[in-house]
Amino acid sequence: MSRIDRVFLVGPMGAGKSTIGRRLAARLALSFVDLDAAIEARTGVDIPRIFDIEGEAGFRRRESELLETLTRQPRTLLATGGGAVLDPANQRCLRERGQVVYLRADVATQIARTRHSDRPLLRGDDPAGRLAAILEARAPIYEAIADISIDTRDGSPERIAEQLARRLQQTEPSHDG
Ligand SMILES: Nc1ncnc2c1ncn2[C@@H]1O[C@H](COP(=O)(O)OP(=O)(O)O)[C@@H](O)[C@H]1O
Ligand SMILES: O=C(O)C1=C[C@@H](OP(=O)(O)O)[C@@H](O)[C@H](O)C1
Ligand SMILES: [Mg+2]
Repeated sequence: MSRIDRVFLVGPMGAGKSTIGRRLAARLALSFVDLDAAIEARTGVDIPRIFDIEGEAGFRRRESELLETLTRQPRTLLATGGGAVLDPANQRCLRERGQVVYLRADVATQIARTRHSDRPLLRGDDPAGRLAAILEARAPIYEAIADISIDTRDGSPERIAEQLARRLQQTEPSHDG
């Protein structure tokens, strides 16, 4: 069985990166880190507040700074935020340092799973339209950097984590790790 050292979850808001990530990390005996939670722990405020105070640009700077560090941690599964792949430097860190898993979700699924939360980019009217535009822009990036991808529409977080653990343990890491 291959020794999996680092796994990075990418995908749109509501795909289940934070939820499935925790379960998948446990199955792979990896430490689990959620990038958003790490940003909040470092700043002492939640993501919406960071957007309010520093704007998206300030959030992206913090996100890239922590991603650069956390993608070096051994024996770790890192659940990224949906926009972490926008920065080309982040794309390189993810692609070169571990196994990238793309959790796919269509807009209807995203809406259903994010409607009770405050994601700054979905504030205001027409969240579905915003999600559709965001997904159209980012899907090519997710596809380009992913080693594995999975549709998260059908199945519980546990079931998807089980399927991913099996697939990851069957594939040899394509990185030095
Ligand atoms: N496969 C799934 N089936 C049903 N609900 C899910 C699934 N994956 C995640 N969820 C729920 O959707 C919401 C968003 O999940 P989350 O892990 O925060 O997504 P992300 O980190 O990708 O934005 C949470 O309430 C979570 O419990
Ligand atoms: O898609 C995005 O740009 C964002 C996704 C969020 O993380 P999740 O994908 O875990 O919701 C969080 O990083 C922030 O609200 C920005
Ligand atoms: Mg998340």
